[in-house]
Amino acid sequence: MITTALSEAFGQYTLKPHQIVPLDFHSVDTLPETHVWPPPPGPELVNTAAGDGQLVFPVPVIDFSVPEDSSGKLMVEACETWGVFQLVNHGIPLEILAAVEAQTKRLFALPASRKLEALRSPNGVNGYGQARFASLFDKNMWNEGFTVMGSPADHARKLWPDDYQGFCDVIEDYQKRMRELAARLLGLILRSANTPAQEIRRISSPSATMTTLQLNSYPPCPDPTRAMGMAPHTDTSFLTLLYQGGVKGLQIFSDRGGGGGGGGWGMVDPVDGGITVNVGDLLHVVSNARFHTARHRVVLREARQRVSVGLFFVPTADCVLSPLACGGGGGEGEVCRYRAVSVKEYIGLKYKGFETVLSAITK
Ligand SMILES: C=C1C[C@]23C[C@H]1CC[C@H]2[C@@]12CCC[C@@](C)(C(=O)O1)[C@H]2[C@@H]3C(=O)O
Ligand SMILES: O=C(O)CCC(=O)C(=O)O
Ligand SMILES: [Fe+2]
Repeated sequence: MITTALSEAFGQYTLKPHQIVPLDFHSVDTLPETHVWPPPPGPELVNTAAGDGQLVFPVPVIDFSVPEDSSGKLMVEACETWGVFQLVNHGIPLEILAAVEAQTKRLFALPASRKLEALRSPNGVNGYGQARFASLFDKNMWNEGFTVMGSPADHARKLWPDDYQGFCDVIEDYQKRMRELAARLLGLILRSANTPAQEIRRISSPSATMTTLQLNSYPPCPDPTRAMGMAPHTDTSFLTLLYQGGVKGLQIFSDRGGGGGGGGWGMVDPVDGGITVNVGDLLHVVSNARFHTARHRVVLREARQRVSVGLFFVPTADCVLSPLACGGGGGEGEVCRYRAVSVKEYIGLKYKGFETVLSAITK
């Protein structure tokens, strides 16, 4: 199956249980030393989690109910500058967003012992646990997650042996709708960037793409400015469609922000009922670096729990990607920034070097 190959790609490195099992957040009332993050050096000093963090970036809010010619242009501009935009009037009913949020909260409210029944396996992708990239850091993040690649049924059954159908129905419906939306957005963005139709079909057709859903919870934290909700990263996707659930916390790094030159972190405050869309590494690669892969993190700003739901729209593991503008994509005269790479190889490189993956495929 398609999903098997991709989960094998992510499972290339076997994790140790302590890299998977999250803290039992209900059980602590002070921040454990294991979860204290030092303020990072360099440009990240601007607006660190411990700093004011009040800067809000004016990333575009794009209305998807206007004709596609104009929304497509705005999306291309947003992908070139911030690598992020928020989408409203996207056609996903608000009740469905609310239902997914409710199921997410229901899951993370379970006792730790129950959640551990659905723990992700050491080389698997599906199930409950810390974010996969947690193994790359000495310190733990203040979050817990649940990943769904394919069907959620096996893991949901372990969480609610007699009552898992409601969860599965909501999640599967959401996955299906969001997949359709992601495919439309990717097609529109590539078309608006003048990508030849046959190239768009080749990389984004239903048989060449799949989705992964990531439910995240950031529990209330006793010492929020010294903790890290989610560490800085870029996503391994074409596009990620993120529902932020109305609670602030997502920041992006931009060389347009932060005063003092060198860039800085700023909030992407969720608009009501909106979906935050960001460019992932793989769209950055096929766009020959024209689109910006947005580096982002989550800081703990509010006293209440925050949940978010990310839909990663990704090519299948055996897809070979290269910049379309110079790799037979019809564009002319552009210098090719990246070599061809299969998705599987890219994932292997990313989870070895993380920050260095793009330079590893730079020509
Ligand atoms: C399809 C994906 C994309 C994954 C891995 C797999 C399932 C879960 C995604 C995340 C979600 C949390 C941040 C991240 C960095 C992580 O650790 O897990 C993401 C990662 C990636 O973007 O590489
Ligand atoms: O919670 C958020 O706002 C961001 C989550 C995220 O970056 C991810 O799941 O990859
Ligand atoms: Fe992310």
